[in-house]
Amino acid sequence: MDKPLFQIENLHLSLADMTRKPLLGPAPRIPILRGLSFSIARGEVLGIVGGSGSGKSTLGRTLLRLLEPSCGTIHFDGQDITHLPEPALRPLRPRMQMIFQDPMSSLNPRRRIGAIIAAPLHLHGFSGIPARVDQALDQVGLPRAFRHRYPHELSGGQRQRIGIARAIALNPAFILADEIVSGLDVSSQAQVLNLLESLVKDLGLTLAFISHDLSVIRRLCSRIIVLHRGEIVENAPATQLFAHPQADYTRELLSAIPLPDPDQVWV
Ligand SMILES: Nc1ncnc2c1ncn2[C@@H]1O[C@H](COP(=O)(O)OP(=O)(O)OP(=O)(O)O)[C@@H](O)[C@H]1O
Repeated sequence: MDKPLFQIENLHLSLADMTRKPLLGPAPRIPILRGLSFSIARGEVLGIVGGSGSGKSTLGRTLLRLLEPSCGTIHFDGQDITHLPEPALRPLRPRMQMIFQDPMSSLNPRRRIGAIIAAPLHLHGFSGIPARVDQALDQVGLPRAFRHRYPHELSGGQRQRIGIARAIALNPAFILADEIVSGLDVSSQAQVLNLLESLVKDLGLTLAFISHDLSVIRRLCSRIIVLHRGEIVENAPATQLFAHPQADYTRELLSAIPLPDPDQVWV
């Protein structure tokens, strides 16, 4: 069997407590992630779920090495990236991409869509950029003429597609999607999720999908990890987790969120 794309062992991360007044001396460090071990298989769609403040976004940012772990290891595609300095991470950056929660704030309002999608391609020294931009727009189902538009001329769902186009134009192996459909209405949510699902299949992507919304996670993810106070309390195939949740906290999450019949919602 293929080695997993990500292998995480005993991952710890603490951050300085910014609420503490500087006069009181150096800020103490607060543990945010506490001993996480899991892997992400190639082609897998992993759901990361948990309540507010459970550490989902911090975990995502640590996987992408936007944050450096305090302890433990992260292997990406067989390479130990736990403490790689930025210059050594740079060639890996196009391969691990992120789609943000709020497309309006992650898209530069003063630049046209074509320039927005092209910017990371320039940064990473890609060639054939105009063709790549067109291809990315095709892949997310938007007209090529959109390259001349500005973000404010697009709907929320279309802006989220631009965020996806910008990520896939770099031909990544891995995409982290952090609460990317939270701000969208139900029908735009369904369209974006359908798009992601087909991109995962067509492009052989591996996806980690962070959400507090279990109905969204259920629709998309094959496996789910449940975070609570920076620890993994459950890691199970999606069908198993919904049918037989093992951890009390998972049961709490399941009972707190009304779960509509996905077959009825996502037609
Ligand atoms: N830069 C930081 N400095 C100190 N503490 C932080 C920092 N960033 C996050 N935290 C704390 O870490 C914890 C986890 O935050 P994180 O944003 O990862 O949670 P989350 O599960 O994504 O929450 P939400 O669903 O509300 O976005 C929270 O208690 C948060 O206050």
